[in-house]
Amino acid sequence: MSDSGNRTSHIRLTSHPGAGAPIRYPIKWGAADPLERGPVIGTVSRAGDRNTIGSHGGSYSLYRALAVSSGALNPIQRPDLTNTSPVVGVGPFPQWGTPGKIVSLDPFGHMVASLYGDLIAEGVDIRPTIAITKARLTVMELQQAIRDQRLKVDGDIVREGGEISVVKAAVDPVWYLPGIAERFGVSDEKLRRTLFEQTAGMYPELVTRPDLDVFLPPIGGITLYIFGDPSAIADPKRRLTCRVHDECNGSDVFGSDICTCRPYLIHGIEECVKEAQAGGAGLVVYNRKEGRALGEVTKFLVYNARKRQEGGDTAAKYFERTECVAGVQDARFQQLMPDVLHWLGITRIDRFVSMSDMKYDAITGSGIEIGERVPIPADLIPIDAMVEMEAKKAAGYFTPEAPPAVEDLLSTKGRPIEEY
Ligand SMILES: Nc1nc2c(ncn2[C@@H]2O[C@H](COP(=O)(O)OP(=O)(O)OP(=O)(O)O)[C@@H](O)[C@H]2O)c(=O)[nH]1
Ligand SMILES: [Zn+2]
Repeated sequence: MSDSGNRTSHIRLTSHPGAGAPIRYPIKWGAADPLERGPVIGTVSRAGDRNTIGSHGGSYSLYRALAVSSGALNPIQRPDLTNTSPVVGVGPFPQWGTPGKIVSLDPFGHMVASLYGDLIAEGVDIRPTIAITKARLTVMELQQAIRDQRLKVDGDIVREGGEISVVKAAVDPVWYLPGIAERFGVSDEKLRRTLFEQTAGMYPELVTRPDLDVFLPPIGGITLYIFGDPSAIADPKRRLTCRVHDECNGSDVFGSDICTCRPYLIHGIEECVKEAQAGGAGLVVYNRKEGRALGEVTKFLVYNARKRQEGGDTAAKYFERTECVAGVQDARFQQLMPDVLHWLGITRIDRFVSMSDMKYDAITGSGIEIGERVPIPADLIPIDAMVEMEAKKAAGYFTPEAPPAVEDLLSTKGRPIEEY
């Protein structure tokens, strides 16, 4: 092969692949016809085929680099996609071809092997950015829900052993930069320049190649868990329960009691299962945006600052402490979150398991109807997480009761650091 990428000894600057040569495989973002839209190509082994900034795998591209540098991975290796196709079809939906509806993922990302099979056979390095498979979940709290007769075994969604059958999908981010800029109300040029500067110049094409509109950012993706018949999700005549959840590893996996994340997530799953058993569908969207997209180091620093501050860990100072450490209270900016719902063809969520006004506003603002909002049941809130709960209600999170008064915010206190 003449174009053997990393094996050549000279450094190839991605920003100058062919000094102004036209893009061989242009992307027409938002086109409904996948052939007109064209494949997203983030290959690093055939520079002339590239039509994106960045490379595949999100943050894992750096592990790929380690594997290549240590000789464990051949840099021109192509994935063998035999038998990897989605276990259920998703789309196409009208949203995929509606300009501006989807700007942070590739709606054709799960179908590339069949859509662009000829190009792949010719040696073009086109990779799926979405994979759809099946799983059975064994969740301790839900096993207990079966014993408590809140959930019933039906042999299909909830199996005899108490496992829950799901379809799950992993989605890597693919950013259409003009669309992202529009969502955030900034110019394309300003967005590109800020991305370039804040990654310390990691992707020079952001500023040198305005003709490349698509960026594969090195950030975490999304996992979807679908309960019941997947085709019910996009059908407005069938009910849909949905929880949109942002990663909180400490609680979700390890059961830390400082927040409501795991209990609310599991409650969401339980509600999804019930909806599926009643003939509708359930959906959990799990976003890799740890610590409100500020990261776990920031979050743990905030915990210390909260627990050691004068007057104790009060709901009154909850958001302020994050802002002191990170400069902002929240970096999730829910503007991009509804994209994955549009990818699934959703037009209505009957039961939305979240109290977040930011998630609610983003979803309804993007044209999806929400019926009922389902708060976390009071008996699922750990005592130490009352600080978070009261602070959120005071900040505008949905609550069926009146938001807490100032005295309540001062008197709702978490455990001091000495008591762990
Ligand atoms: N920076 C920071 N992040 C926190 C803190 N407490 C919780 N988090 C993060 O906040 C996020 C909570 O996300 P979700 O569980 O989706 O909850 P939410 O957006 O507040 O709203 P709900 O849908 O009502 O639960 C997770 O990413 C947590 O890691 C904190 O004190 N500081
Ligand atoms: Zn949490």
